[in-house]
Amino acid sequence: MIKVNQIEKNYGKFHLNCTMEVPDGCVTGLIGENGAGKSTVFKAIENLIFLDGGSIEVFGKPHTELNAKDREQIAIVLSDATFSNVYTIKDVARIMGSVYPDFDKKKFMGLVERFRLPKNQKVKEFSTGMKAKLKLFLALCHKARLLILDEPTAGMDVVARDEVLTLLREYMEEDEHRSILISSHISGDLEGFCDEIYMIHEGKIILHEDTDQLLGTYGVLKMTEEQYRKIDHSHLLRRRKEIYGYSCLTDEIHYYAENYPGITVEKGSIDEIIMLMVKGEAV
Ligand SMILES: Nc1ncnc2c1ncn2[C@@H]1O[C@H](COP(=O)(O)OP(=O)(O)OP(=O)(O)O)[C@@H](O)[C@H]1O
Repeated sequence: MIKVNQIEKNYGKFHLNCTMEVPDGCVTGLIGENGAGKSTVFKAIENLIFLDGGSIEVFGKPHTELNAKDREQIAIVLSDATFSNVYTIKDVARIMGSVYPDFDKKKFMGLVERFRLPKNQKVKEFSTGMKAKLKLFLALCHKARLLILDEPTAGMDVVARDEVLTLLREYMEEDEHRSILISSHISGDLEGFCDEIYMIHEGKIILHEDTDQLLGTYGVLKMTEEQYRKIDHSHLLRRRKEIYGYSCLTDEIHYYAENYPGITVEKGSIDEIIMLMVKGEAV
């Protein structure tokens, strides 16, 4: 659904150079620390910034050539988008219904009821989490087949994040050709939800993997310096010097568990994998 081919964007010392794909029927996650380049990738896809190089295709067309009908099929939630503060939810529903013919007002009000957002309170009085929910509900009520969500769970507590992820799962289950591109700095959200994960660091994609593979075969090995010298290095991705020797990131934990019973093999969480990818050195 989206193909990002070696796009480049330069902001002073920051250089984005990114290639990634959002397949049909998949939830694709983009994860990275603050300032890694996530929002810049999203803005590039949405054609909100000029590129210094590369190209982007959406629905098989250059992203600069999408027509109104194509655009109707895309719903976007940007992390820094805001509402006019004078409106209540009832006003928002009325305005969206009159401006966008495909806006599903009934579904929108159903979501407002289900997630207990106040209908008559001014949006400016909403908490950060409530505003985030409202933005997402609006995106879900456009009959779009591609959702682009930049940090949709930002500012939400655990319960609200879980509710939102349930809602997004329902969205995907309704039609097998829908896709979601989502970013979050809360790796746990992406871990349980995405089919594939891209990790971005200082403007570059440093890892792309199926989530099942990431959680199933990636892991952290802990060993002494002597064990490190003797083991096969061919499946080690990163290493980090520790007091006891080395911790190493591997994408083949079963190989090391079977062949090197003396070393400690731990299934890594996505946070640990990110930490070693970013802070560790190449082997
Ligand atoms: N309009 C701009 N002008 C100058 N620099 C920019 C601009 N937009 C982004 N940057 C820089 O590009 C880099 C990447 O920013 P970006 O917002 O894409 O990161 P991010 O991964 O989304 O971070 P966060 O998780 O904090 O939102 C940062 O160094 C940022 O300062």
